[in-house]
Amino acid sequence: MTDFKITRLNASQSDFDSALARLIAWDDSVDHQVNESVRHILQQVKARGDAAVLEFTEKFDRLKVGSVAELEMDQARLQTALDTIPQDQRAALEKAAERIRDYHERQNQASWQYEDEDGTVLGQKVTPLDRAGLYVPGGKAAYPSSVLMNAIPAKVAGVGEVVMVVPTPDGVVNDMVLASAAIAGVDRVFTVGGAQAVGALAYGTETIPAVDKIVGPGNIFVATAKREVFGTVGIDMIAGPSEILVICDGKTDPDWIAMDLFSQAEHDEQAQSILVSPDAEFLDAVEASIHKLLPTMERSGIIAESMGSRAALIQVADLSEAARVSNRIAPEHLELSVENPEVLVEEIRHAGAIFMGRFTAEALGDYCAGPNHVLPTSGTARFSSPLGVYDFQKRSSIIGFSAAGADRMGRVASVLARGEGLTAHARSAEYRIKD
Ligand SMILES: NC(=O)c1ccc[n+]([C@@H]2O[C@H](COP(=O)([O-])OP(=O)(O)OC[C@H]3O[C@@H](n4cnc5c(N)ncnc54)[C@H](O)[C@@H]3O)[C@@H](O)[C@H]2O)c1
Ligand SMILES: N[C@H](CO)Cc1c[nH]c[nH+]1
Ligand SMILES: [Zn+2]
Repeated sequence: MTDFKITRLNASQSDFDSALARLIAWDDSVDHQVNESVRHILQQVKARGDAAVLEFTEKFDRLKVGSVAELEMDQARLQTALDTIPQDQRAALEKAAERIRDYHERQNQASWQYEDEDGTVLGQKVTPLDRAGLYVPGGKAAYPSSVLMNAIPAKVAGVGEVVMVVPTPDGVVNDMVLASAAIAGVDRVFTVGGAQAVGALAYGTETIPAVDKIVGPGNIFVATAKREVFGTVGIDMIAGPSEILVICDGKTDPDWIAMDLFSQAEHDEQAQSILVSPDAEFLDAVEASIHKLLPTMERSGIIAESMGSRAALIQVADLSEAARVSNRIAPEHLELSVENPEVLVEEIRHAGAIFMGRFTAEALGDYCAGPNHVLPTSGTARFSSPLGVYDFQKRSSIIGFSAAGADRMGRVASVLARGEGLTAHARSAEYRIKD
């Protein structure tokens, strides 16, 4: 599809709400097929372990090997990749890693406690996960940056063992991906992807260890599989096909905005790029830039499919209405390409990451700004946050009553327990009350 029409909406049209709802929804039939297929893959991996992983890797990634052990990349292989990639790539990865580490170190949580007037100690103990599973996408592009974004916060959190999975379609291994794993200190790497990799990490197989939590982005099969295994393991969020929403006052170069929209569309046919502006002529200018620049893009096929089926140019009355539309969509990435982004940001409530001002290309956030690029999609920024150190740590409450505290609060607990009709609770508290 190279000849396509981008959806145009106007927030003043009477059916705007329903048109917007249709734009951001997944097609029901796609949804149903993906759910069915993912459930089948997960059930097979749970029941048949390595054998099912090998079968699905051959089917979906066209990679046939005799055992899952052959799909593991050992530490020597990771180090060789780091030692042999071109020097400029190594330097860029190391620079990005340094900035990502600096940013995430600020998220580290400490345990805390305090003592009340009875000498009772109350607190919160922070513990890193024993073992985390990192999903690094690799179907339509290779993502060394996602290795760093997943693994560095896990390491900063102090996770015991970090296990990474990444598909290698047709057996093509990307050395920047392996080099990134070496830089970030990933413990084990398996070249397995899709729902089968998520199933293997959730249930464990003969070769791939079960983890406590699976994090990381992926396509719709990966995102659906993570949702399905939640409960057996923890997950970070739904981080599916990429999205960008640009709010522009009409004064940024239309070519810049067109390319920003392409930057997310080129990830996936299912990616979504939306421009919102009060300036109708600017929307026309960006549309013209899109058609002018598309033939120059290496991934024009994917971009055209994504822009033709899921993109939109939305006219609004003013920037406040633009903020309201954006809050309703709750995009993964939001660019505020306006004169005073620090004023407009006050009106933004839901977005995975907010890019402030005309010079802040979202692409910088994807690689090396420092904040995480693993972000909630499909409107889940209403209740989810960027991947962070906090995703790799959990908290336990600490409660230590003194004798005086047990006496005083035991009386309160006794009344509440008897009010609930739970006599054992009441008597357990009462035993510790002084006569
Ligand atoms: N939200 C975020 O934070 C974020 C970050 C980076 C990338 N992304 C997104 O990650 C995705 C990467 O997608 P990708 O495809 O390149 O790699 P991927 O690793 O997510 O998916 C590839 C896997 O999908 C499975 N698959 C493909 N077709 C299938 C089918 N018909 N049935 C069952 N399984 C199938 C295969 O097993 C394959 O290994 C893109 O959508 C991109 O936008 C999101
Ligand atoms: N934009 C992606 C998150 O949606 C992250 C990424 C990695 N490489 C390029 N982009
Ligand atoms: Zn990107």
